Amino acid sequence: MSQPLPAEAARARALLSATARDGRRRMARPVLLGLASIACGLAQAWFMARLLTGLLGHGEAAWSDLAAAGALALLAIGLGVAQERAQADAGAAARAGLRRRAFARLLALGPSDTRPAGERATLVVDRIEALDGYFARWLPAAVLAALGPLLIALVVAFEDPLSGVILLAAGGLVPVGMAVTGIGAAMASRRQFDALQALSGRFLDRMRGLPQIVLFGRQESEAQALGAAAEELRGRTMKVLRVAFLSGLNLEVIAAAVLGCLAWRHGNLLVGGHPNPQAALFCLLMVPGFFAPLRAFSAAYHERMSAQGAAAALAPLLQDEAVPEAGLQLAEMPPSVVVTFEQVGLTYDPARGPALADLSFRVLPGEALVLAGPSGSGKSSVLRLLMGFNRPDQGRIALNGRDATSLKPSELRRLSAYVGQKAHLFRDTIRANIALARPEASEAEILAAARAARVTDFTDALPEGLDTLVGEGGYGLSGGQAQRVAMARAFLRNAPLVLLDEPTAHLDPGTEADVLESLRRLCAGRTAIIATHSPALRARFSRVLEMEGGRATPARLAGE
Ligand SMILES: Nc1ncnc2c1ncn2[C@@H]1O[C@H](COP(=O)(O)OP(=O)(O)OP(=O)(O)O)[C@@H](O)[C@H]1O
Repeated sequence: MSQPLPAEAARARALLSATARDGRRRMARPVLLGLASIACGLAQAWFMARLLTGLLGHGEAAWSDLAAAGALALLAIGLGVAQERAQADAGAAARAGLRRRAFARLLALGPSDTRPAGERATLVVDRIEALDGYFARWLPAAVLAALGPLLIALVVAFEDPLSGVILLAAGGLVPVGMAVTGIGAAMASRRQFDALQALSGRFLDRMRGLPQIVLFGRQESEAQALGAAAEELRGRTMKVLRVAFLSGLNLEVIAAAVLGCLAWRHGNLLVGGHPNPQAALFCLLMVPGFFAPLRAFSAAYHERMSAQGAAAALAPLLQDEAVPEAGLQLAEMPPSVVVTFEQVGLTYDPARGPALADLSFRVLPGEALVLAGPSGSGKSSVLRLLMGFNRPDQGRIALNGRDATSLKPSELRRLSAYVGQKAHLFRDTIRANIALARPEASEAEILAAARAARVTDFTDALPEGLDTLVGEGGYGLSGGQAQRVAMARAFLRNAPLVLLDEPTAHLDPGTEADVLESLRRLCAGRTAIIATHSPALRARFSRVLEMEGGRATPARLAGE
């Protein structure tokens, strides 16, 4: 991503405003605390001015003024801490809400989302993290930068109108200077984001393939490439800091000029004997307080730019979430399913031609259809259609005579149990990994599924049995054992349709024979569709549909 396009920028702004609206009560708290802190600062300056006037011999210096100024200073510190906390809470709540939505959306999209894994991780982690500053710092700072200086200038004008006018004029100049530096800040922070996304995407990708990198002795070159990406990020981060420093400098120049003007104004008056030295001191003391909200605003300015870049990346993911999943719900789970494909066609990418064309077959309950054929012939695509991850663009898929596309994709998935090439095991116990298929299943049902898939054959020998922890990606289990856990999930799911995608692809002949036995039991009495290259698997089931280029090869269709 480079600069967001106008449409993207509009979507990003809409996302930020909607999130701010949703959390407005939480976001109002830091603003109210900030205003209380400014009021406290005004009262403190008033007592300090009285005290200093007395010390300079223009009146009585009272201890009570010192005590009041000290108490107000303590109160201001307390309000400042409370404001920080309220800001952090507002940011955390906004991030948590967005992260929940983004995560739910990624889960809903499932495999139909073509974004690389690194990019999806960056969206949910880094992009949302980058929005923190917008809600926690930028929004309260923007409101306080408008209200705080105005309040101070009005109070100062009440004491000395010309001083109030000087402050108001300076306050008007600040946004002009910031707009100039802000354009640079926007560009710099967008570029920094691109570099961050590239680095984190690359890092995640390489970490996942670490064994391959070590195996091919590519550590050195990968380390250099990561180093170059990190260096690029460093350079761009420094640029963001330089621009932020420049906008801060801009503010300091204006503040120094205002202080000079007020010193000139009240110094002139002093020459002739100042009519109200307390008011003069009050005006001078309020200069730092006047610029404090503007300084906070300037410091938070780049947060807005970063947030717009992050929101532009997030908006496309979240924009469809409000659209409810189209389709009907199952009235009840049918005990059996007849699957019919009638001249089904599917094209992922028109430039590459159809992945499936004119594909017709029927599978009855208790039958297993083996889809065979060379790589890329469309076997997995058939399974993807039946899982609702894609919709056919030609022909009709019927389940028990009813159009499958009339069902919600999630309902379609409820009908099936799936075992893929390589089971993904999460970092948890074997029991929890099996229970994933049906979290509400009882202990007895989980145990029965583990037995049916012969998981207990190897867990019985482990000290912690089914409670043995397995690592990310199933570390600690062999390929065959992991596949058995996947089959146990399918048994536990107890769905009428079984979809298997090369379930024995990575197994040696001995292990494959074991797994095949469990598979046969899994398919018994159900409707099964099995995509495979394995001759052993083909030999187990009588109906084979030979595919090539997305079409059935009728001459070799057995059992039809
Ligand atoms: N998400 C996708 N986007 C674009 N093209 C795709 C996508 N998924 C698959 N294809 C293409 O569709 C065709 C069929 O792919 P599919 O995965 O169904 O084949 P397959 O027979 O299961 O292959 P394999 O045996 O290697 O798993 C291939 O040409 C593939 O490149």
